[in-house]
Amino acid sequence: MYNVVFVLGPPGSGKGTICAQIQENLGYVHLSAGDLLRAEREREGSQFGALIEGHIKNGSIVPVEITCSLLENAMIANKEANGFLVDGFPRNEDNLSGWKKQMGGKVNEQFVLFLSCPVDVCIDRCLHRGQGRTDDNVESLKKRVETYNQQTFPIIEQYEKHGMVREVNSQRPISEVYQDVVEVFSAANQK
Ligand SMILES: Nc1ncnc2c1ncn2[C@@H]1O[C@H](COP(=O)(O)OP(=O)(O)O)[C@@H](O)[C@H]1O
Ligand SMILES: Nc1ccn([C@H]2C[C@H](O)[C@@H](COP(=O)(O)OP(=O)(O)O)O2)c(=O)n1
Ligand SMILES: [Mg+2]
Repeated sequence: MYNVVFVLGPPGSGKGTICAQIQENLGYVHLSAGDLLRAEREREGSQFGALIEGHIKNGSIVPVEITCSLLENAMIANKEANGFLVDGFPRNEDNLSGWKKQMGGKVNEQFVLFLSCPVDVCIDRCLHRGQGRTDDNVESLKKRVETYNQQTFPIIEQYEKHGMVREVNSQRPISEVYQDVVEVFSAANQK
C-alpha cells in the first residue's frame, strides 16, 4: 500500500515549494498534478495536449481519468518511496470520485496538508513566480481562484469532517512554514 499525503491550498500558497523540501528531507516522492499535466501537454504524441492547455489557461480542472492515470503511473515508477506527496489533487468532486474508483484500496491516505494563505498574497506570488507559465497572468489567476473557492475548498471541507486536515498558515517565511509542516509529518508517522 502506498502512503499518500494530499497537499492542497490556493494557487501560490507554496505547495510545490514545501513539497520539494519534504521530498529532499523525508523520503516522500513529490507528485505535482500540475507538473504531470504540463509534462503530458508537452509529450510528443499525446492526444491530450490541447485539452490540457485549454483547462490550464482557463483555470478549470482536467478530467480525472487523465490526471489520475498520470499520478498512478508515477507512483508505480517510484515503488521504493516512503510515500507520495500528491500536490494539487483532488481539486474537485470529479477528481475525488475518480481517485476513489481508481486508487481506493491501493493507497493509505495519511492526511491532507492544507496550506492556507490569503488569496491576494497568493496571486501576487504567482505573478512573480517567474516560471513562464501560461496561467500566471491576472486573467487566468482570477479563474483559478474562483475554481479554488467553488470546487477545491469544499473538498478540503469534506476531508476536514473526517478529521484528516492539517492546516498550516503559509503566509509566513518558508522556513517557518516548513518547520510546522515537519511537525505534522512527525506526528503522523509516530502513530
Ligand atoms: N512562504 C512563502 N513566502 C513567500 N514566498 C513563497 C512562500 N512559499 C512559496 N513562495 C513563492 O511563491 C511562489 C509560488 O509558490 P509555489 O510553491 O509554486 O506555490 P503553489 O505550488 O502552491 O502554486 C513561488 O515563486 C515561491 O517561491
Ligand atoms: N488536479 C489537477 C491539478 C491541476 N490541474 C490543472 C489546472 C490548474 O489550474 C493547473 C495548474 O495546477 P498547479 O497545481 O500546477 O497550480 P498551482 O501550483 O496551484 O499554482 O493544472 C488540473 O486540471 N487538475
Ligand atoms: Mg504548484
